[in-house]
Amino acid sequence: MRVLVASRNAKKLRELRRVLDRAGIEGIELVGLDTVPPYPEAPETGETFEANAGAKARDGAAATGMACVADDSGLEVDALRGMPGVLSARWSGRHGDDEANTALLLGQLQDVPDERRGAAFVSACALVVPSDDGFVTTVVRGEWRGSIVREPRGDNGFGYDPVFRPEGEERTAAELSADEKDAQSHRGRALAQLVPALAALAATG
Ligand SMILES: O=P(O)(O)OP(=O)(O)OP(=O)(O)OC[C@H]1O[C@@H](n2cnc3c(O)ncnc32)[C@H](O)[C@@H]1O
Ligand SMILES: [Mg+2]
Repeated sequence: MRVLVASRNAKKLRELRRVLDRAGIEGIELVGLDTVPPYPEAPETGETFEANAGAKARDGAAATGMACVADDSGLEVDALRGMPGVLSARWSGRHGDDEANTALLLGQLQDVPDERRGAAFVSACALVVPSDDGFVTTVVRGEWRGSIVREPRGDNGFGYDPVFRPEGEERTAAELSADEKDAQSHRGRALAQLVPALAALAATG
């Protein structure tokens, strides 16, 4: 069975595929948006990661008739009362400008002392499966706690990875290998919870 992985962020898409591929769910072939005809996508205006992930996966399932997985994620910074949160991708006003988003965040936290620089990456992942009477939706959430460092470090990953130091690590998320990130990350933890639903889907043929 083919399952659509709906993300326009190439680096995030790579992570989604890597983690799902490694889970080794027999009978599921993951395909990207580049293999299906373009369809209108609702803007990500939800108040929660869960709402946005559900909307992205529902759009994909409705447009293609395929089961669809999507992620909505972001960084919640304690000293900013949980922001940028669902606005993480466009915090500086330019969607997906990782450098500008990160620079703005570091500026905002300039005077925040080390002991109050806590933050968490959050990922909500949704699986939407078309059925005879609508859609069956499964939404899961993973979190990864850490803190915001003062200077970007590392070239791996994407987004805010160079300024996020996971709990128990001296390195930033951008200094971890792909395997190391997947084993701890918010996205890795969320997707691990989707595996049973995907396995059940695969079993339906
Ligand atoms: O919606 P899609 O097409 O999947 O791609 P996107 O980049 O717009 O993704 P989101 O709407 O979910 O926004 C998530 C943003 O949060 C940040 N983010 C999420 N996960 C991250 C991670 O693992 N490492 C670093 N930054 C991350 C990054 O800035 C992302 O652009
Ligand atoms: Mg987005």
